[in-house]
This record gives sequence, structure tokens and C-alpha cells, in this order.
Amino acid sequence: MLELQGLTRRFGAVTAVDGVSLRVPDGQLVGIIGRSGAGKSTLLRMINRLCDPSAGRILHDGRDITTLRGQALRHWRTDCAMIFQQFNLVPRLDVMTNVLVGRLNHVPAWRSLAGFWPEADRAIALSALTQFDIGQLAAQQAGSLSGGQQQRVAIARALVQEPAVILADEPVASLDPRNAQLVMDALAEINRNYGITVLVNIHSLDLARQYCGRLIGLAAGQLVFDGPPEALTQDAARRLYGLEAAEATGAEAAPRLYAVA
Ligand SMILES: Nc1ncnc2c1ncn2[C@@H]1O[C@H](COP(=O)(O)OP(=O)(O)OP(=O)(O)O)[C@@H](O)[C@H]1O
Repeated sequence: MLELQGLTRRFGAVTAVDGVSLRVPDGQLVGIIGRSGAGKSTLLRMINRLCDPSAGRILHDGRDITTLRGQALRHWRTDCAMIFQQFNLVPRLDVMTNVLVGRLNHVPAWRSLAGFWPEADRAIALSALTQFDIGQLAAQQAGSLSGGQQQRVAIARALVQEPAVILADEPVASLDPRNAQLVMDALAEINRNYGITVLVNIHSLDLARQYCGRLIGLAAGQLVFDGPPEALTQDAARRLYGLEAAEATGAEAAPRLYAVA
């Protein structure tokens, strides 16, 4: 169970995340929604401790994550893998090596530095790639792949970390609709097959509704919606995305509920 208690982050005068409290039982696939600047990235970055909270606590299985330092923090970052919009692969390295980077905390440092990755780890990496239909790309330079392929490599890298939680920060924002589906399929598969908790920031409300069993809506850093997609009425979605303002000025509301930046 992942638990946030009054989690807050201020940047000067801006309160990016404002007293967010929630519980995520193991194995949920949670979509975090809200307009641009609502605090979605900051929330995920705090959970991974890429960004320190100004107030509040993060607990995982009762353990206080907020105070972790040094090796304990490195272990948490293995337990809690992060996926980014821009993939964060090493473009000049081949796909297999990029995925093996996810095994770093499972392999003695000298072996990985010398390029002696154990056969068992190579097999794990290849199996992750094959699962996402990109096993045949293992020897290619990561930078030569399409965006959708690169994101699936990043998901394979996260998976071989054997994490309890995956945090995906706008993983489909720079992909075309077909690739966005493939990447969301990969996240859903990980969630279903391994019971890994997935928290995904997502702009497209259609995708969020399609894939996530639970939606968490942020507005100006505050939790304003928490429930299943069916509970997110058209009105609630409008409030979340501020489409009322567009209507008030005579602009047409988007016919499909896509988040507008
Ligand atoms: N490092 C920072 N320094 C100063 N302000 C920041 C920093 N990071 C985020 N902010 C501010 O905090 C607020 C929330 O930003 P955040 O990136 O978390 O929102 P978001 O919902 O993820 O937006 P987007 O969907 O555009 O990525 C914004 O007002 C942003 O300008």
C-alpha cells in the first residue's frame, strides 16, 4: 500500500501540490488527470523522491519514504521505477544494454561496468522486450527506434527492475494515437500480469478512462476527484479541466473530452 499524507510541495510562492492525502492499495492502475500545471508531475516526482516534499509524508507498506537517504533511497528508487515522457534511454547504446541498466541494482557493479551481464539477466531483459513485441530490436541502437518503440524499451527497463510501483509521467504525450495505445497496453499488461501498482499521469481523458480503474484529479495542486472513470461525470471533467471558462467566453467545449494544455 502506498499512502500519501498531506503531501505538499511549494516552489517559492507557487504551491504545486497542496496537502494531497490518498491511499493506493497494491495492484491498482491509477490515472492522474488534470490540466497543465495542476501538479501531476510534481506529485509523481515526490513519490520517487526526485523532488522533496515541503510538508507531508509518503509511506509504502507503512515505511516512511520521506526520510530515506543514501542506499535506502537508492533501493526505494529500484522498488519504484519511473518512466518519463522523453524515454530517458541512452541513445547510442543498444536496446539490450538499455534494458539491462534496469538490472543494475541486482548485479555486482564490476560485472556491469565490464559489460559482463550475467546470462540470466540477459534472458530476463530479452523476455521483457519480447513481451512488448520488440525482442527483435535488442541489438539496435536505442536512438534509432521510433518514439513508441523507445517508450516500450523504457517500460521493459522499468519492469526488469522488479519494482513494486511504476510511476509513468506523461508516457504517451509525445506519441501518435496508435503508439499511445501500445504503450498503455504495455503498462496495463505489467499491472495485470505482475500486480505492479501503476500511477500514470495522462493528458488524454479518453485513454485514462479506457485503461485506469481509478482516476485521481488534481486542480491547482489539490485533490478534487478520486474515483472510478464512471464517476467522472461530464460536469466533473469540465470543472477539472476548466472548460467552463471556455464556455463562458463563448468558445466551444471540446466534443471529446481531451485535456487541453
Ligand atoms: N522546479 C520548479 N520550479 C518552480 N516551479 C515549478 C517547478 N516544477 C513545477 N513548478 C510549478 O509547479 C506547478 C505544477 O507543475 P507540474 O509540472 O507538477 O504540473 P503538471 O500537472 O505536471 O503540468 P504538465 O501537465 O504541464 O506537465 C506549476 O505551476 C509549475 O510551474
